[in-house]
Formats: sequence, structure tokens, C-alpha cells
Amino acid sequence: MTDTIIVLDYGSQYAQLIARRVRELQVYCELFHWNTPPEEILALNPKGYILSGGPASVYEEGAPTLPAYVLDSGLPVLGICYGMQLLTHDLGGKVAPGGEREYGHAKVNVNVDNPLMPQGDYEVWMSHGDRVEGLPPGFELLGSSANSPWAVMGNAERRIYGIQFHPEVHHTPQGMTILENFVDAICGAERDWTPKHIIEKSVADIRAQVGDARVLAAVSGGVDSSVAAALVHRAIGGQLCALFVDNGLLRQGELESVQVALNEHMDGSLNVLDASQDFLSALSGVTEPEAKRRAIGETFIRKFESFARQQENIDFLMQGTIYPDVIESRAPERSAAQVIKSHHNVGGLPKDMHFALVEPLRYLFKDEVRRIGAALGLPDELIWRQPFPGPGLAVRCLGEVTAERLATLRAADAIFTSELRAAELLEQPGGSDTGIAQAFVALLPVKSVGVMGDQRTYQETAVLRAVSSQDFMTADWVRLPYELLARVSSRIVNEVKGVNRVVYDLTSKPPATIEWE
Ligand SMILES: Nc1ncnc2c1ncn2[C@@H]1O[C@H](COP(=O)(O)OP(=O)(O)OP(=O)(O)O)[C@@H](O)[C@H]1O
Ligand SMILES: O=c1[nH]c(=O)c2[nH+]cn([C@@H]3O[C@H](COP(=O)(O)O)[C@@H](O)[C@H]3O)c2[nH]1
Ligand SMILES: NC(=O)CC[C@H](N)C(=O)O
Ligand SMILES: [Mg+2]
Repeated sequence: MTDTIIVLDYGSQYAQLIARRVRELQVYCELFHWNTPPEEILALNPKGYILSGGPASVYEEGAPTLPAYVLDSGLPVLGICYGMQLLTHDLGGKVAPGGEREYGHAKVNVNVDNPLMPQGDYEVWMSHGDRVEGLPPGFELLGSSANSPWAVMGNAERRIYGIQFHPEVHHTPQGMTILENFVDAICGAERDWTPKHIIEKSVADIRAQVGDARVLAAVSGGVDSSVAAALVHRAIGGQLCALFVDNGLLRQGELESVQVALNEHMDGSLNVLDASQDFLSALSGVTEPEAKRRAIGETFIRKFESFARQQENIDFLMQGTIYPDVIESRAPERSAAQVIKSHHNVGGLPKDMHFALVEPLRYLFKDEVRRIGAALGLPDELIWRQPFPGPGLAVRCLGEVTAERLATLRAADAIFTSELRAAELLEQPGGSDTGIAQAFVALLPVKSVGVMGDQRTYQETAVLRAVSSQDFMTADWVRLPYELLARVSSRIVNEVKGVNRVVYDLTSKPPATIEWE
């Protein structure tokens, strides 16, 4: 059984990042809502617990608590921010509102020998209003910062540690070393979470789940479903039946290019279903973003079901769902964070679905998926393809989705994309901190007045969006050259009917998201 570290989520926006960092250390890690039934967690046979940060204050009525099994287990525990305050509160120390919030860079000095943080000065990232003001019995003060006299604490005998700062964010340069010390030196977890191991484990799991039934693989041409299908293919070969649905929400030329690419690595066994009319009808009159996502999720499943009915022995549906889809849709077993968007393949699924799901990537992050794709021998162009959301252009066409507005959006998007490609700014295998991770156009139902050829115009607005990102959980807008923006803007206004104004989106994530809906 794989050694596992459990992160209990107290509502921090960073909780997922903690799990990712531990996985980067090649130790398997899963994230759970702090109030998950203990059986579910104990079944994973954990080697240690990490308690995340969170917005609540431990001394308030109704604040999330520390489940008894955590300390009863006798296993190592690391409390981060709220997690540290929770340990303090529970074990008899004192937590109180600090004089002022401490948000941003700080320096922590550690002056006592301990296995978590060797003595010295650390640049760290803080984000808290409460602070520890008295240690629980049995704990030792290990380090302090100017605003947090009790910034690092530990009980060596019980292997329980607390840190007020966030080791999981980039702004804490030695954060990875601190997490490594925890999972390695303190928990003694085996570091065997490698692509090879992941592949072997998923292949075995898929075989055990499916037996000799057939699996309908929903493939989009994106990285996730391609890697998932390759895994399922490795597990059950010819029992796999791949289906690509043309939902009418694709970009220009996408149907053709996906067909070519998928046929190439699926030995020509790809099925294509034209369902564009069904999606358009399902979206007719719908403008609210979550309602669009639900309508699309349901239509996808109904199409998969009607396709499967014409085949024999298909009881399973494979989707390329990955961990961020699950967490962001707030699949109830996982996250304490707020729902930002329901991904069509998780939160958008209808309740009465006739399939059992096969989702070999459900607990993997995007970078892990890419590494597995590489280990399975998928081509680079596929592995580094820009993500394209399943709900497609519907979530980039704000307001009502109609065939006409989709055509406008498609034409504008094709101009932006082709200019970026011509400038060699688009495909950057390997990813980078500042290059384009995703670029597209969104169409706003906002009309403004313009003048073209001495005629008054009153038309909609196109937004250009280009972001850099490693993991799509955070992103920054790309500083594109003015000349390129000028060319794209003039081409869109001149060549695309229905648009008389072009704007560039200058918002990072957070506080915005990458997509507009
Ligand atoms: N047009 C489609 N036809 C069939 N299945 C689809 C289609 N679009 C999406 N799906 C299913 O929904 C899942 C989620 O879509 P999503 O866009 O998150 O993943 P992806 O397309 O595989 O990868 P990427 O995130 O790189 O675009 C896909 O993995 C696939 O199983
Ligand atoms: O398959 C998907 N189904 C969805 O419902 C969905 N919503 C957003 N995305 C993609 O996820 C990444 C983060 O997007 P946001 O910053 O807009 O939340 C970006 O890469 C988005 O393109 C989706 N992918
Ligand atoms: N980021 C956090 O975990 C914050 C913890 C607590 N709510 C505070 O403000 O101190
Ligand atoms: Mg996709």
C-alpha cells in the first residue's frame, strides 16, 4: 500500500497546493474536508497529517475543530496557520486576535535544534490576523517573527509541529525543504509516487474495476482525456470505445484537427457524434454561468448514454477528470473551500446517470498528468496542448449562446490565435513562468457606439485574454507587445462582423479567474 500523507482542509485557498507540493516530493498525498468521516481517511492508512490554514478563528463559536482520530493516531502532525492555531487551542495553549493582520513577507528566526527547520533565518509568507500567544504544555518555542513571537512550535516526543506561515507558496523559498523534512524525516513516508508507479497502480485498478465489460471513453483531444484513454487502453485494450462529441462549442478548425490527432494514436477507432443542435437547444435562453455548465454537463451525459445504448455491454464511462476539477467543483468528499465553478464533468453531472465512472486521473494534478503522458509515450504537441474547457466557447460567449454569436466569437478567436502563433508566442513546450499558458477571446454582450466608414455602429465587445500559469490555479496576464495587440484589434474590428471594440484583460487570478464564466 502506498504511504499517504493526509491534508485536512480548513478552507484555505492554498490547501490544494499543500497536497501538490507533497506529491512533488514523490509522496502520495490526498486532501479531505476536515469533517470527513474518519473511516474514509483511516482506510488510506496515513503516515502523517497536515492541517491547512483557513478563514475562521479557533476561539469563535462554530469554528472548525480537530477530529479526535488525528491526535489519537499518535502520528506526526503539521499545523499550518489555522492548523497551528487549532493545535494550540485544542492542546491547552492560547490563541488571540493579533494587534494587526500580518499579510505578506516576514522573516522567521529559528534558534532551537529541531528536525523540521534547522536553525537560521527564513524568508516566509504570512497571512493571518490571529496568533498564538501561549504554547500548550509539552511544546517548545522554536522560532519567532517580528509580529508572531510564537511562529514555530513543536513537541518532539509527540512529533507535532505548528508553523504560522505558509510553506506551500513560492514566496516561502525554503518551504519545500520544510515540507520535505516533515514528510521524510518526521513521518518517514516512502517516496515512491513516480510516473511508473502511478501507471502500474492505475492499470491494475482499471482492470479490477472493469473486468471484461467495455468502457466508453469520452475524449476531447485535450491532454487529460488523451492520457486517461491511453491508460485505459493499456489496461483493457480493445474493450475501449472512444467517442468525441461535436458540441458545436468548438473553436475554428478544432473538429478536424482533433479527429486527425486522435485517430493517429487510437488506431483509427475514434467515433464522432455531431450533437451541436442538442447543445444549442439546451443552452437556448440560458445566461447564468452555472446554469450553462449544468446544461452542458447533462447534455454530454445524455449523448454518451444514447451512444452506449446502440453498443453492447458498455457500463462504464471514462472521463479525463483531474483533481482540480474535483476540488473546484467541490465534490463533497474533498474540499472545504467555496465552489468557484462547477466543472461540467464533475459538478455538472446529472444525478440519474446510467454509467459507472472510470476516472484514472481523478486524484492527479495537471503536471502529474503530463508526466504520465510522457511516460506513456504520447507526443509532445498533445502533452503541451493548451487546456480547452469542456463547456467550450459557451463559457466564453457571455450572455446567451446562439449560433450567430458563436460564429462571431470563433472568427475573433481564430485571428488572435493565428497572430500569436505567427509571432511564435503560442506553443511553448515545457511551460514557463511568463509565456502564454492559455490565450483566447471572449465575447461580451455589451454594445457600444463606434464609427466605421462614416457610419454609426452599435455592436458587441471582444476581450482578448492571455495568461501565464504553471498549474492554472493562479495565473497572471501576459505583457503582450503593443504592436501585436494593435494588429489583432484592427483585424478583429475590420474582419469580424458584429464586433466594433476590442479590449485586453489585465486581471490576474486571483482575483479574477482565467475563463470569464
Ligand atoms: N467534446 C468532447 N467529447 C467527448 N468528451 C469530452 C469532450 N469535451 C470534454 N470531454 C470530457 O470531459 C472531460 C473534461 O474536459 P477537460 O477539458 O477538463 O479535459 P481535457 O479536454 O481532457 O483536457 P484539457 O484540460 O487539456 O482540455 C474530458 O477529459 C473528456 O472526458
Ligand atoms: O474541462 C474543463 N471544464 C470546465 O468546466 C472548466 N472551467 C474552466 N476550465 C479550465 O480550467 C482552468 C482554470 O480556469 P478558471 O481560472 O477559469 O477557473 C483553465 O485552463 C480553464 O480553461 C475548465 N475545464
Ligand atoms: N490563513 C489562515 O489560516 C488564517 C488563520 C486565522 N483565521 C487568522 O486569521 O489568523
Ligand atoms: Mg478540454
